Amino acid sequence: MTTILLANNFAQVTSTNLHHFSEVERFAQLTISHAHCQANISLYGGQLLSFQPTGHKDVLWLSKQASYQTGKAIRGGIPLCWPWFGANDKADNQASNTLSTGLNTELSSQQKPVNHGFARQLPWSIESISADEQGVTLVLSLTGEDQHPLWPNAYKLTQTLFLGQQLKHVLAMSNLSQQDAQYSAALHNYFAVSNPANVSIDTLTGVSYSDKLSDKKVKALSIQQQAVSCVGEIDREYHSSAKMTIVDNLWQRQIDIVSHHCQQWVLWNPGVALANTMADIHQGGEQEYVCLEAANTRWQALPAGETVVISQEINVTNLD
Ligand SMILES: O=P(O)(O)OC[C@H]1O[C@@H](O)[C@H](O)[C@@H](O)[C@@H]1O
Repeated sequence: MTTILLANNFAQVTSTNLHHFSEVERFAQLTISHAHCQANISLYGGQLLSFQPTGHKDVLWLSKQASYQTGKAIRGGIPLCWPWFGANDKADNQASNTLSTGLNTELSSQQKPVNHGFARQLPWSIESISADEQGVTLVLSLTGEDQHPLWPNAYKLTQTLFLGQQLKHVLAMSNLSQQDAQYSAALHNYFAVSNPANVSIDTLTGVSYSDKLSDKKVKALSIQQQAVSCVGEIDREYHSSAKMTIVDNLWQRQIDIVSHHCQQWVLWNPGVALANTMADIHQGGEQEYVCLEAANTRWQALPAGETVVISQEINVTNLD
């Protein structure tokens, strides 16, 4: 079933229920059609799946084998990693407390933290949709409480997506509880590229990074001395909040990303061998994207009653 959510002189926004989600109406995909862009958004995960400014190829990559299923994250687009990035080292602390105190506070297997937090695996709601000649503004929200033993606080996330010639992407996180909390997060951009071998990201040269492949605890710091290679498996946290530029030398296009209140850029691609073990990446899919994520990979304060905002802007330019 397809429903028109907005139709005015500037844009049309429709909502379509995917057959995978037929049991619950809110598991829907929104399609945006505007003179400046086309876009698709999944309410499951509150996830932008596709963003194609007019005159360009899609900025985002989406796996042809992505799972659209409760309890799984959708592989591609811009998943939101929240309220933690990665595995959640507080789970390790909980396990070592159990060992040292002998108290059985260990998390049950169901309570083990899912990688990158729970926000990308929950159904979001539409707060508002509006459109003018510049683009479409979509506001999505997610509220919850006692979602996980490691993050019991009541919260509200508000995600604002302005979709026009450029993408403006804002995530406001409100701690609605009376207890201070900490979060880590990423706007996990899967950028579509002709091939990682054709990509240069000179803005990472000279930047210090932690290599998650060589140091699972992410402690050692190295400096990116040479041009970064996106070929093969790579998983690094670059400690920079500078503007990033991805140049695709075959497609002759440049993607500029500006982040706000994010301390890291995470560069990730699984490479062929790991990707072949991942059921939700189609054959050769890892050769079609690089992830460059605007992130706070370390715990940040989210005080009781307060709202913290991170954001990014993404612009694409043809070079020929
Ligand atoms: O498979 P997931 O949970 O979506 O994570 C994908 C990757 O996301 C990146 O952000 C991490 O740095 C990687 O370590 C991780 O493998």
